[in-house]
Amino acid sequence: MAGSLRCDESESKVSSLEEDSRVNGEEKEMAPTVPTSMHRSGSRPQLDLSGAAIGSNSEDRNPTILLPNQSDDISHLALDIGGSLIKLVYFSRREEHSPEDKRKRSIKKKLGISNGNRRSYPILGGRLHFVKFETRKLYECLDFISSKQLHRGGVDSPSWGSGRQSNGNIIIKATGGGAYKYADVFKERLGVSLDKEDEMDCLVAGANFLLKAIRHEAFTHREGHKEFVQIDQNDLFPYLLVNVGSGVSMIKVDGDGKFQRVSGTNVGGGTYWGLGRLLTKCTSFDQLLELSQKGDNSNIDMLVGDIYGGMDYSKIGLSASTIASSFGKTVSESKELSDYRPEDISLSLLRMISYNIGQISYLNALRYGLKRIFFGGFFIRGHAYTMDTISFAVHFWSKGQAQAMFLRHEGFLGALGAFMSYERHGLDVLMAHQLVERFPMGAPYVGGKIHGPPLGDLNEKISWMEKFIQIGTEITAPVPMAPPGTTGMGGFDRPSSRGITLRSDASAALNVGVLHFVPSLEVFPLLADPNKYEPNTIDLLDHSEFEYWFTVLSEHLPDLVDKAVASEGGTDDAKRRGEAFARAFSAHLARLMEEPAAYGKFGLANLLELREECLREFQFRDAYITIKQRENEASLAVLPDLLLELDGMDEEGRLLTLIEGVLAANIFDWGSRACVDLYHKGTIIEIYRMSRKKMQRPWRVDDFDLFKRRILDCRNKKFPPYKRALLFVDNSGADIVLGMLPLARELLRRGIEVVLVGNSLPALNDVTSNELPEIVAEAAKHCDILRKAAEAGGLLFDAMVDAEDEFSMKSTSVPLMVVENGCGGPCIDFRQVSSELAAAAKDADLIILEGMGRALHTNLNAHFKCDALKLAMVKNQRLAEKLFSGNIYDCICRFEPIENQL
Ligand SMILES: CC(C)(COP(=O)(O)O)[C@@H](O)C(=O)NCCC(=O)O
Ligand SMILES: [Mn+2]
Repeated sequence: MAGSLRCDESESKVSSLEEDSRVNGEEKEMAPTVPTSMHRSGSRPQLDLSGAAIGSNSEDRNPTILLPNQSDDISHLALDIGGSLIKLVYFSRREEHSPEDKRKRSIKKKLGISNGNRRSYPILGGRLHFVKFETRKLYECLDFISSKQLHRGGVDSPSWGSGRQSNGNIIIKATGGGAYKYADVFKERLGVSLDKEDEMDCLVAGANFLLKAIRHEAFTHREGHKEFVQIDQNDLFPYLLVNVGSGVSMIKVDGDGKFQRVSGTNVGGGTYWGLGRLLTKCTSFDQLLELSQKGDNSNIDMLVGDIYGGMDYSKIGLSASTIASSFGKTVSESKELSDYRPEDISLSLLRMISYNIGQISYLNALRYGLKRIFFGGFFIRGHAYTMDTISFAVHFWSKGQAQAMFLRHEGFLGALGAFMSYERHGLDVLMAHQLVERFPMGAPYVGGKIHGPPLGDLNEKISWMEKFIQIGTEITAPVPMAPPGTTGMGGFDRPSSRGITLRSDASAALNVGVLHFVPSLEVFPLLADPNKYEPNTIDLLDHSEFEYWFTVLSEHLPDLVDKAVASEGGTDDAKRRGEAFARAFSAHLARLMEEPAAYGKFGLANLLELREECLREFQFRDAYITIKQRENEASLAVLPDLLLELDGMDEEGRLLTLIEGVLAANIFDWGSRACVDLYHKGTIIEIYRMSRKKMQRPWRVDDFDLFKRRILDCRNKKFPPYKRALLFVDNSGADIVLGMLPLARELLRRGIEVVLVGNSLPALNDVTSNELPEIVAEAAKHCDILRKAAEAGGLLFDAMVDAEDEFSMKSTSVPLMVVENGCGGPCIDFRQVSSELAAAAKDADLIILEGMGRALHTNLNAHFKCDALKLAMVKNQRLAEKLFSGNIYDCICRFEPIENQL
């Protein structure tokens, strides 16, 4: 009979594919390479594990794993060698050997998807890494390049235009003064020639790439608050790019490769640093900036109020606190330099220079009619207060008409531009929806000591993390960073506007992750307006929200680790990985708590997916696998009874029972604290029955009658029957078997094609697209409708071998299909879905979104080009109150016919 859901049941052992290792795993750097997926998915990066073998000494606790079919990364490198920092951008690509399984092949055939469109992307898929070194540590940088063989990348790939010249020389694209200064060192140490690219060309190419390809790359910064801005890439040009280095360049950018330096000023970062050093005796730029945090410029600057006896000069709109004259007070008093506080001097100087830059920039924008001004350069480099000051100036001078904007990858503009100058890499044609940013844990590099060679595998990564714990240092994510001069084991400085410690340059750059290029991702074609679409319902930038979810996820962590460790057989190695995962994920949470915008625009969906990615990073392939299997079995055992019961009902009663069934079975959610507590109280079937019994209508949102009419009264012209429904299924067990599959069966019975859309990768107890065919096949044993549809849809493996081709010849309509959604978390962002889902969507006229993750946390407010039914049980009290003024276990049945959506 039914399997019990009690947590204390021992988990059955799941065979562990390998111990603790990863061939192309981790490294000590700002943004390390981490193959985040070990599962076959057409949409996410993956490892080819076929033929995996334990290498060397099998007694070894952490033996090396050999992956003979996993080809090495092919890397391509570009550099920006500045006076204080060397910026590296390198691309790593892994050839995909994963054979397509039967389901994928048959789906592709049926949906008419070919691989042809991918050929236009020479890069295929891979990752872009961003790494920085201090220029004075050039040799560490060279060691890093050498140990990762980054300089050899072009050799295997002549199509990139990099690699060897005809005389056999290896060349690397580089920009910045150091490309000239250190050319000989590169030649001598690495045997490579630096191919110098013009700095300004690179700057513009880098900015154009970022603004076009990365969603929410730009942000405004006012009074310590970051706000990400979505720029329409069709409306990007012209814009003003202000590069604040030692001096300042103002560049009007009209398109790719089309730009003109229209102005500049000699009063820039060098002025601040130079004058500041003379006046304050500071020994570093960062120290000078740090001083300004504690300064009061009214001791130095002459303010309007000083002239007008504390009053505003309101006639011309100047408040008493406006600076009338920078350093103006120092002339009227008989004081020496030593009588002024260095903190005040630094702040006055910073304001003087930032305001001046802001003013000239705004005037130039005005002169050329430019709507947007982006600021970058070493003077900015993520310093909150500097950004605030420039923003203030632009706002002030434009009377609120213009806004200063900054770029998340700002420090890497030059290096990215140099990278873009390689020919035929294909990056320039990639779109925002094909990029996924990941934040794996890494190790200190810039500003810290390098402890041995770059981390080679997961074992090294975990050892490194354990070392942190030993010395009692908190791990910070994604890349722990040390303030210069320490041991390299330090934490982040606090990000702040004024008042708290300033972030060092190195830590400011940590806001960038690794960019994964996934050419097969697409925008969901049924989104009503992709530009207006915002997946997340809850804004985590609201600090009280983040605090709440921080607590929820932190409290869930011990249980998750238990499940994850058990899923890998509970071995010592699994326990060690489990601990490392918990540390890493806690570090992410802490990092985001400190700075909610640290990873860019980050909603609850991202946070929940980050948790799954973090599990994968520590090689937990499917933490809930045992639970999922057990619940599937228990549910399949009672399915025949349910189907019999349904078949005895009239149309109307059946439809209601089916929807009730979906809502009731959505209670099986291992991500909800309240639900997990419930599972101690009974077996899966007992809980399912209890949940069904409690289904009192009207539900909290109850559009059932509307949906019923649309389904049952479809014989008239106004509402022709649906042709194809996409069912975004949620959890394993009762949820899919007793909830969504019977609903699918009803639609099939009505002649509607059904596409079951499952996750590409595991997330909590969600059912994946890989698992669905087997579940359908089991269910089909008890039901003719499902069996016929599944056979025709090629889902019954035994029947499929021959039927597949036969069927595709005879019919263009496929009654039942399974496609993957392209996601690896419990929510769905419709801006990035798998190509097979996008293809299946083209003929769909009904979408059914099921579960809290897909229908409430995300997409509750999403509009589609077709009818949409959103079904979920709210399994969190706070969410129920916030979204529906309701209570935990309330049910949502929201039907949004297209005529109401457009
Ligand atoms: C992770 C989830 C969105 C999964 O819900 P589902 O989509 O399976 O209905 C949900 O379990 C959740 O929001 N959990 C955290 C909140 C809590 O524990 O109450
Ligand atoms: Mn779920």
